[in-house]
Amino acid sequence: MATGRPHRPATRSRGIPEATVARLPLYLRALTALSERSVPTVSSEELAGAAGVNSAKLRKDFSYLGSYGTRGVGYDVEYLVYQISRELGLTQDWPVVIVGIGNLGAALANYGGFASRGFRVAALIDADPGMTGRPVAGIAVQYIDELETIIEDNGVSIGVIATPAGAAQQVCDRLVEAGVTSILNFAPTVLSVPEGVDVRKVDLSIELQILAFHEQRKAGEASPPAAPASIPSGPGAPAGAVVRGRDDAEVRAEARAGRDGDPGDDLPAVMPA
Ligand SMILES: NC(=O)c1ccc[n+]([C@@H]2O[C@H](COP(=O)([O-])OP(=O)(O)OC[C@H]3O[C@@H](n4cnc5c(N)ncnc54)[C@H](O)[C@@H]3O)[C@@H](O)[C@H]2O)c1
Repeated sequence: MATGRPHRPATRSRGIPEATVARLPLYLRALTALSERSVPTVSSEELAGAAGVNSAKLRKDFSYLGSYGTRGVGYDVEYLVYQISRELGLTQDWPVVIVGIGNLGAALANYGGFASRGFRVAALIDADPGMTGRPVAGIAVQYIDELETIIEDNGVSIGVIATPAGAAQQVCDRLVEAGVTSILNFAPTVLSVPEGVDVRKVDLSIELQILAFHEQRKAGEASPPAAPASIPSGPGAPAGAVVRGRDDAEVRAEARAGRDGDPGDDLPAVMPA
């Protein structure tokens, strides 16, 4: 059984902060689009705009990669694609298993974008015997009993959990026990893992809550609607919860900080669990 994960420092090996690591895929996506258009170089301002990050933060992030660009020319697009891909470990092929092949698991399996980003769906696993052998995205679903063998045979280190919340911890424990050291969790539950195992949690409802907060602010602060009793607020509220009852200056200051201060540190859809 897995034990609780102790506190981990906010920097990774080679001293690259986690917040920088979290922005590298944004740069890579923007750079890949430039590369596909055969754009040879890009300025920090242009790239920052395309990635939705402020340019000073981008320059700081790239300094961790040892990439400083050339004054008046900018950054070499192809070289940056290579540098970031290498830093993210995408220059090698990562076999991934998806556990729980329902609506979400099947949609993930059918997503064509993983392969071009260095991920190969090695196996699809489900606990419903009726699913066994059924092809999803051209891959036959395998029964959960095979999980350990599949992981070992394919050298899998990354697992995706798309089961109901009640099954997620048990699935997680089996994945970890079998040798998986990185987990992407879509189930709405907090997973407990031993030290050395990384968990990222995807929660689209948190993103929607954040958008609801911005919508409310855009609608004007004059007469905000009353908070429904079911939405928690105040200091103990979860990230993304709508917080009401503060004075206008405080809300505006926060809005400015969100726009100008540190846009790249907005809570991402994928977050550490
Ligand atoms: N994070 C998000 O933004 C987001 C969005 C949608 C759904 N979800 C979550 O993703 C999960 C899947 O949603 P869905 O709509 O695909 O559900 P679903 O019911 O369609 O599919 C769940 C699948 O998991 C399988 N399963 C159940 N227990 C299992 C176990 N122990 N081992 C292996 N497989 C098992 C079931 O047989 C089923 O095929 C749910 O937890 C849901 O809340 C998250």
